[in-house]
Amino acid sequence: MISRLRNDFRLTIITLLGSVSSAVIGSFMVWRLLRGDWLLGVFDAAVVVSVMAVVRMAWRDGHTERAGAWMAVINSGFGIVAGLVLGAGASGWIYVILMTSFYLAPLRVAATAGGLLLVCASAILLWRDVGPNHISTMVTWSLVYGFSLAFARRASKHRDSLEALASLDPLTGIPNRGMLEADLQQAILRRQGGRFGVLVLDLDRFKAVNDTFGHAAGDAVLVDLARLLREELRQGDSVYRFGGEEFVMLLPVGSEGALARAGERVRAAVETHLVGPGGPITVAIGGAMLSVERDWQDWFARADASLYLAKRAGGNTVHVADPL
Ligand SMILES: Nc1nc2c(ncn2[C@@H]2O[C@H](COP(=O)(O)OP(=O)(O)OP(=O)(O)O)[C@@H](O)[C@H]2O)c(=O)[nH]1
Repeated sequence: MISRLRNDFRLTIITLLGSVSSAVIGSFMVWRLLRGDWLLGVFDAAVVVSVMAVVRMAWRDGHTERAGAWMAVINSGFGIVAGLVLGAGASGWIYVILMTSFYLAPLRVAATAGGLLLVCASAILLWRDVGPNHISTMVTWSLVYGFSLAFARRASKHRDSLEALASLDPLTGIPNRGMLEADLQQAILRRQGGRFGVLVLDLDRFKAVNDTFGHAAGDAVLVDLARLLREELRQGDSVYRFGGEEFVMLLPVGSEGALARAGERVRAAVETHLVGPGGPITVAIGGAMLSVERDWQDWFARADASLYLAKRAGGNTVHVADPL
């Protein structure tokens, strides 16, 4: 439990905010119900039940993004009702909701729910009384909302660039080995929904390009190959740079024959269009359909063994492993 909290910031915020607000609002609920203040007592009970349901959702199915979005929307809704019922007495909670929405929910949901709360709560205050205290509360709400939005935007941009850095190959711009491993494992999990094949591509005699024309010329060939492979992708296909001059394609195909045909199409496209400083460059391709393997390494090893056979046959060849 502690490790889940440590590893998931959103779960921590949902749990902390959910339990603190439930404890505080729950105490008010008991006090109000004992005094016979039914309207506010029932409102407090509704807040506690909804918030605890979201906390449970986050812990049970692990979808903290969905639970966080729900909590931001519910909190904003209750913030508006609290403004209506309690007036300026609700302003402390409105600060908390405006700020925490951006920790809980995806940017667009948080901005919309928070914006709605800001507008409605401000309108309620103005409708009650246009005094200097209320104006100052509205201005400080707007500042908290504006700064939180700006900060969340920047954090989301940083997160996107970090994700790109972690998942894309810097030379060719296509997904890297880490993404490949995750997608292969995902294909193994989803195998009931359809069949998948993998092609491993290795440039022929690439060392000679580097040795004769230099590393920069070799790099340019790798970039051209990545672009060409991207152009060859069909619906549902993916391409990755596994490392060095080895590339991988993951294809939703139904049989060894279909995988071999796809490999042959790619081989022919490379032979026709990939031209290095010393002339045309070719690839050897090994393939394997996903069979009974539970780990991507076992599946990949069969494609790699096929690649070895394609290389031994002199390169510029496709070899697909026989069905298991
Ligand atoms: N320019 C460049 N070269 C790379 C990169 N990564 C690996 N290489 C080169 O790729 C070459 C691979 O050499 P080998 O494994 O002998 O393969 P090969 O020359 O293609 O021989 P075969 O595969 O047997 O046809 C080496 O010269 C590596 O330096 C890279 O990012 N940029």
